[in-house]
Amino acid sequence: MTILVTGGAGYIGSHCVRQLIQSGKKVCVIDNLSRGHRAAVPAEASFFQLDLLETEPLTEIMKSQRIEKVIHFAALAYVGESVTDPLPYYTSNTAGTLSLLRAMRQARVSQLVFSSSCATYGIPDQLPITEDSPQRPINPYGWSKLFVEQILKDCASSYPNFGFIGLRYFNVAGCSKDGAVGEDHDPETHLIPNCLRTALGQQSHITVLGNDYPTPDGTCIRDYIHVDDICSAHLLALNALTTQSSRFYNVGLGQGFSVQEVISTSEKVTGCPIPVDIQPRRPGDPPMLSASHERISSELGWSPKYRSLEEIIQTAWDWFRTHPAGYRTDDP
Ligand SMILES: O=c1ccn([C@@H]2O[C@H](COP(=O)(O)OP(=O)(O)O[C@H]3O[C@H](CO)[C@@H](O)[C@H](O)[C@H]3O)[C@@H](O)[C@H]2O)c(=O)[nH]1
Repeated sequence: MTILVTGGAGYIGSHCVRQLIQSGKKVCVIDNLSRGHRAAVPAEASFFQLDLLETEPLTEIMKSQRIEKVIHFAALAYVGESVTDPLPYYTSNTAGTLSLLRAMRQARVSQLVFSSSCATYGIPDQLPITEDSPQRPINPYGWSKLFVEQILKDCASSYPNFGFIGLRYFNVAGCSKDGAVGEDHDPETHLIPNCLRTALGQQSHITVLGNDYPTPDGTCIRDYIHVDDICSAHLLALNALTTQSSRFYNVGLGQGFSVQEVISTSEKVTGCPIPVDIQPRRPGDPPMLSASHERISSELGWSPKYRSLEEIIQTAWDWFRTHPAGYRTDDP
């Protein structure tokens, strides 16, 4: 029996595929490679380049590969881009998942781990955010994920043999310690990669998107969680998953850091100055997010291995400085 991983050539998906293989699982990856990298998929996994919207070929792959469970990472995931261009987000994230669910039903595959997001909470009334906090997204990315959450709940209550676990990630960061896979987005909009690219001299400065938020230093606060800890949450979810599961879990460190703190920590880790340019806020950004991970810790036994921002940024820096061109083969 095999685990199907959608989006397995992307940043989080590729880290997870490696952990699955290391834990002895058989893995089949599908990815449309619009933002993933073929080189990030290990040779041990079977690979199909396919878009999730192609329901019939997807169904055939599930049948022929004897898929038992699905981990669904494939998605567009830039908060800012979702505000300026929402339709691709609803197409890839919401319609793409619907197509996947249809294919799963046709192939009689009935267990799913879904990548949801803290972006479904919008601006929280209080911190840390628990799974029962109100979900009021403030950007189309968050809505595209929340719509899927509702669809999954409806499927679980209507189809007796359909079970899911949804993981609401906070800000995923860092790279695998052994440097085998890393983080390479195109375009790059995430804070930590942009800090590290500035440290490498690939860009002249980091743009701070707003310093007038109601936070101690005026910049946004996020809960950064190491990618390998996100992956270990997936392995636990996969083992706990049954056809009766219908549950969501936050996955975050439980501690928030400001944009300014991320920049100073990146300077400390890299030993390089990171000049900043203050610009207006980016629409769709909540001021402060941090997770309660109480539920996943008590129910699935999850706990994060990486507990300091410095340690997390160090693992990212190890990848960026040894792969200055990312996955491109013309590394200098
Ligand atoms: O060059 C930059 C990039 C980001 N930021 C700020 O840094 C914070 C973090 O931004 P980013 O790294 O882009 O992450 P988020 O927008 O918080 O979104 C990420 O984290 C979400 C969970 O919060 C995931 O769901 C998304 O997929 C993922 O992109 C935000 O306040 C941004 O405004 C800057 O100031 N300058």
